Amino acid sequence: MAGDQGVSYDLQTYPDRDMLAMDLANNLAGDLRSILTHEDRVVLAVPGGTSPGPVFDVLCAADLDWDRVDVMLTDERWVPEDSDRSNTRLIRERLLVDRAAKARLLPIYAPAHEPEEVLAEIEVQIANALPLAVVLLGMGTDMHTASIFPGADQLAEALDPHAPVLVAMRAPGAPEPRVTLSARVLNEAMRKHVLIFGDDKRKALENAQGKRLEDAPINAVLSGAIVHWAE
Ligand SMILES: O=C1O[C@H](COP(=O)(O)O)[C@@H](O)[C@H](O)[C@H]1O
Repeated sequence: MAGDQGVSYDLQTYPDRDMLAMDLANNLAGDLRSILTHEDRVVLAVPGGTSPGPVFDVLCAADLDWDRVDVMLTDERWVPEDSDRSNTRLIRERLLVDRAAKARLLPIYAPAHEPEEVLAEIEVQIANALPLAVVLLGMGTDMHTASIFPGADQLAEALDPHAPVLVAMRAPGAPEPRVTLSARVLNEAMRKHVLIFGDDKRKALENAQGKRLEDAPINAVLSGAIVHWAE
């Protein structure tokens, strides 16, 4: 158990990224299978960015009732789906394939100039499927998770215990507007996993200990999570 001076989480380290991807995908599939024994449907929320692709490549072939699984993103960059920065594009290409093609995508992006134009509409579409059953989160070296960035314009709202489901975000380090699940919704998940690769992120995770949520938003979701790390 790590995080003695702050939030408490389990840290699982792996000899390499392939082993991590294999083991984490098996963990996620196992979580979903076990929750499906007592729920009709489950929601799996996953991150975008550069880290989760190899996990998706394994998870998409898992033997489980994918037709009872709703998949959604933890956050999205406000770019069209054909952009190579689109997290939706990533999960369509790497996760919602093979056996997982039977899962239902709950989109958190819709074509509109600004997220605020369609946010309420998107929230209605996903609200009925919540709470999340399983969430996989990523983290940046700036200690952001999902699109809850230090210094973001709506940071306080995304961290508020009574936050809405989705929050639109603009942050100094993010080239486009974002939409993110709030920390409240992420924390309602029955199982939480965090995926980090590399020494820089491991150091950032350690440095987050004891910091305020506003400076280290990752601390808002770490409690009870399993953090999976490989160099
Ligand atoms: O922009 C984002 O960043 C984080 C971390 O991404 P990575 O490329 O460093 O793995 C990711 O978790 C989030 O979903 C994404 O939108």
